[in-house]
Amino acid sequence: MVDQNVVERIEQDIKNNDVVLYMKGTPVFPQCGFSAAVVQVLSHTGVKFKGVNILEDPGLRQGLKEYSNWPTFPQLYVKGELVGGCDIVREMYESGELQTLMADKGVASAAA
Ligand SMILES: N[C@@H](CCC(=O)N[C@@H](CS)C(=O)NCC(=O)O)C(=O)O
Ligand code: FES
Repeated sequence: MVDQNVVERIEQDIKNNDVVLYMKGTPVFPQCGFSAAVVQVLSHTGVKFKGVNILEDPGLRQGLKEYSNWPTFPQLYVKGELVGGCDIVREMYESGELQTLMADKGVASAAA
């Protein structure tokens, strides 16, 4: 069973922020290479994003896996929807799909 308080917290976060990255560590100090890679991709796209450090909250770490049905971190959410983890985000950036997705969803980006 997913903890309802955790679900509420996730839904608030992904509703109030266009781009949310659930990650290990912070955007300034990532604590895993997979999370660092997605931070880097996002900074290349120029979109503003909220980083949430799941290492600080074991309940959130577990709850997110159940909520998203995705077993690992990082997890990137855009406009309330899970896009994927490191592999997917990197591939989508390289093919240009990530930039298209952000543009289609109306997420402002400084760099094209
Ligand atoms: N292939 C994955 C790599 C991410 C990954 O394997 N993450 C692991 C190690 S950081 C993880 O989150 N394990 C579950 C956990 O630590 O709770 C991706 O594309 O995102
Ligand atoms: S923390 Fe070890 S691979 Fe991410």
